[in-house]
Amino acid sequence: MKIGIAGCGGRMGRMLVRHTLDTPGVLLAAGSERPGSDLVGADVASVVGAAPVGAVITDDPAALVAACDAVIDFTTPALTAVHAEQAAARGSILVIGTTGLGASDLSLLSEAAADARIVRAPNMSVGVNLLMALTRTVAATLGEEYDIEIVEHHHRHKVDAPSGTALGLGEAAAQGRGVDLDAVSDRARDGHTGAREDGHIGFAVVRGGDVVGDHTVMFAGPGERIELTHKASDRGIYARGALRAALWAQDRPNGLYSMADVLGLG
Ligand SMILES: NC(=O)C1=CN([C@@H]2O[C@H](COP(=O)(O)OP(=O)(O)OC[C@H]3O[C@@H](n4cnc5c(N)ncnc54)[C@H](OP(=O)(O)O)[C@@H]3O)[C@@H](O)[C@H]2O)C=CC1
Ligand SMILES: O=C(O)C1=N[C@H](C(=O)O)C[C@H](O)C1
Repeated sequence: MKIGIAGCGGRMGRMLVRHTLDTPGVLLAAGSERPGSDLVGADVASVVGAAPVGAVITDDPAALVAACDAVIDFTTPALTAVHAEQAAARGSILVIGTTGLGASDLSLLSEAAADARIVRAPNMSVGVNLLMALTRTVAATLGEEYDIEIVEHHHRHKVDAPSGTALGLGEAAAQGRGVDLDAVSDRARDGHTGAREDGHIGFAVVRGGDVVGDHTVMFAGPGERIELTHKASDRGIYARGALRAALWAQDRPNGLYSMADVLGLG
């Protein structure tokens, strides 16, 4: 299976290149970087200092999609939307790890999935997807007297907040409780906020250092507190998940899938 890595010079891009080179059954076929980047025109394997594989870094999203069976995209929402249109035009596979997508991006993905196989997940690790399933179950079991708070900590370079994973965990908690997350989420607290509202789901964000990604879902009740935590220490967990998703999608009909589908947790 021919794999293309979008944004191959980024933190996740480099990790994906390394894992694609090391994974049986996949071939590193192309990569992309921003127009004007020094990497454009270089061999993709060069971003991890590996021997050339004869696959070139392009600055054209259409050329990237055309060169591959599956594109893996951990970039920016604007570029993800372009890849979705291109994947639909060619009926190919798109694995999306990019976070911070807005409502219009999400509806574009739904449309594109009529003509492409798209797997999107804010977190591709097995551990976090299990945490999401556990969060749904615990939230469904405990009553509203248990306040749900989600705390995330990421490296100083992260540009979106709360993390896509934190929002996914909030969605899982809301589903467990049978409520609409948008109606109950507290995403910012500052100044005289008043007391916490019953049934709300709070988010707290920490940015600093080189933290790969820590997430805690807290259920703070009367007389006790339950905390479910995942701590990532190696971006390889996301790269392995993304490649697993690309291989899984080969035998699927067009549609929009999640990592829970890939892992059989749905
Ligand atoms: N779902 C998951 O499991 C995970 C998701 N993520 C998400 O992945 C995304 C990327 O994270 P990270 O790797 O840390 O970010 P980086 O900024 O390190 O990487 C993004 C890469 O995309 C490149 N890029 C930007 N615009 C274009 C363009 N128009 N054409 C080609 N390349 C472009 C960037 O280039 P330049 O530097 O020049 O801008 C950069 O090399 C984020 O949304 C993050 O939240 C991260 C980890 C796990
Ligand atoms: O930007 C990151 O680094 C990460 N982003 C994803 C997110 O927003 O949840 C996944 C992971 O936490 C790392």
